[in-house]
Amino acid sequence: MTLTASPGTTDRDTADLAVDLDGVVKRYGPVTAVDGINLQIRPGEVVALLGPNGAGKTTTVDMLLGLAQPTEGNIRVYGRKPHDAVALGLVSAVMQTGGLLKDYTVEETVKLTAVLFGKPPSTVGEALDRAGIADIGKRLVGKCSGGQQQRLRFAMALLPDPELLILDEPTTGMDVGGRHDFWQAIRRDAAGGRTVIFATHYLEEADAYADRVVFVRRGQIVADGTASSVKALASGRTVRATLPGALEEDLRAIAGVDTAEVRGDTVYLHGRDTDSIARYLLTSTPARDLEITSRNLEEAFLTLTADDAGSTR
Ligand SMILES: Nc1ncnc2c1ncn2[C@@H]1O[C@H](COP(=O)(O)OP(=O)(O)OP(=O)(O)O)[C@@H](O)[C@H]1O
Repeated sequence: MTLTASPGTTDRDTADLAVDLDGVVKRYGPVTAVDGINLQIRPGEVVALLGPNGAGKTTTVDMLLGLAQPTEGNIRVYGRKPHDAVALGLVSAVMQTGGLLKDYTVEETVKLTAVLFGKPPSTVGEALDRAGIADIGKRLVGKCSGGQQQRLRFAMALLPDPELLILDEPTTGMDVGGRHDFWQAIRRDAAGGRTVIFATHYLEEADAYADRVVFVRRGQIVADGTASSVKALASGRTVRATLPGALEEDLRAIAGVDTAEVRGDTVYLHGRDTDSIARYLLTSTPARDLEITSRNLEEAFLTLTADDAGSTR
């Protein structure tokens, strides 16, 4: 069974891919950190990598950045080996920590980075603008909040104007407001067509900001699609309706219903094909006030990444 919900990518268009991981395996001695990942990402996609601790997200990111080599399989980033893509400035990363000097201002930090990477001074203002920190250019880095420091790292990563931006758990430790501002800046920038891949533990971030969500468990992809399609695939939907006098055993007998619950006059029917459940209720019973809802991404995540979850791909 496959839970892949994305439209997928055919062999024909692999030459135009931003990222192509083909049968990628990474072993560290007896540990298999990545266990046969196939993943194709098109230019302009914003993709979240989600998975529990130790799932293999950071290892995948490290391989995309050329910091680790696959034991088996092949990786291409804009048609090149990751190391070459990074050297050409096609790829930049925003990592979680490190790399900032507290006694410099925000603007000085970006200027210094531009000089180090041989970028013209004109790139500095644009990077500050795009990262949404032009107004705090004169602030000392040491006085910036965690969220502002992350947007500064984002500005630095933008200097080469990369085609692909990779973020490994970029908002860990930030408060809600900081996370919101950070993602607003990323989304605004991505609207211009930049490809973005981010690893996160925050399910709601994947739900809110990614076009596509890739769930990883034990080094393998267990689901891949839009947040809503993954939610639906992973956990089905629920039809709620008003149906006085209904019995759970009768409801469970309706085609497509996995579980049924009666609370007073309200019934909750859970299943994959909620359209046909709703059709049945409306045509064959006096049910009214129908409502169909998806479970949230957190529940889908728990279902898909549970240790007893079956192999789905
Ligand atoms: N350099 C290494 N040497 C040995 N084992 C490693 C190394 N790097 C990662 N691993 C192991 O590979 C597995 C995947 O780790 P990885 O850091 O990629 O997971 P992750 O999904 O990023 O987890 P987290 O969310 O905790 O960051 C883990 O079992 C980890 O212990």
